[in-house]
Amino acid sequence: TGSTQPQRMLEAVQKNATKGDPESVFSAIDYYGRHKEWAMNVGDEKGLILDSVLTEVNPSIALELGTYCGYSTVRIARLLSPGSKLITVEFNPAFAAVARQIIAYAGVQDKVTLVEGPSGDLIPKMKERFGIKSFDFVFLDHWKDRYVPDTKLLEDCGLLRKGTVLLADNVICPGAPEYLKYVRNSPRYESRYFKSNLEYSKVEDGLEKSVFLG
Ligand SMILES: O=C(NCCc1nnc(-c2ccc3[nH]cnc3c2)[nH]1)c1cc(-c2ccc(F)cc2)cc(O)c1O
Ligand SMILES: [Mg+2]
Repeated sequence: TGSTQPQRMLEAVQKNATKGDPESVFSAIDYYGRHKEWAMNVGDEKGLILDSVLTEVNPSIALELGTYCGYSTVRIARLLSPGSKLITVEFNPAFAAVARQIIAYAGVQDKVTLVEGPSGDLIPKMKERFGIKSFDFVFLDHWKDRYVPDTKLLEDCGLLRKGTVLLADNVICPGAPEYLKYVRNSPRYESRYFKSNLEYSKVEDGLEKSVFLG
């Protein structure tokens, strides 16, 4: 059954993963994305880079732009220390509905706040709505043409601090050329490219890690 891909993905999780076990949840999604139906999750290969950057940063408050079905939400939340929080922004209500169920199935719902709506509207409200001073870590994985405007918005809203780490997915495929130019040419960022592959494929893609210098 499951008429949409996110619904079929949720079914695969409910069928193949163990409730409360985040690792089994994102592994079931990887199996599905690799062997059943390609899906735009950050995936297992780039996921290992995400894991290593997260472990290094150990954020108390993290932001994810682009929840989709919650694959990276679960991947990030499982590595957060007790008391740490992840806010994830999703534009598409159908994606958000599935993501909530996948996040709950993984048992990480207490660490995650999923907010629905356009990132451009939600970012300026983050301080007042969630009592946030600034983010320690931001994962950009939403519409690629929103990476630059939303990064500028995070700066202008004072949501970045000296040392905040931005990690951007898909900087090669589908590509975020303006974003690469922005962070690589700005004196306010120290940027590094982690070469990898597009999820479940041999096409090159990679993650750009950019540290905000204040
Ligand atoms: O479009 C992508 N991801 C974005 C989904 C999303 N999920 N939520 C949003 C959102 C969330 C708040 C927003 N606020 C304003 N726009 C918003 C958009 N956007 C994406 C696409 C590909 C891809 C590669 C090769 C292909 F041949 C086709 C596709 C690979 C990836 O890893 C991706 O992440
Ligand atoms: Mg992506």
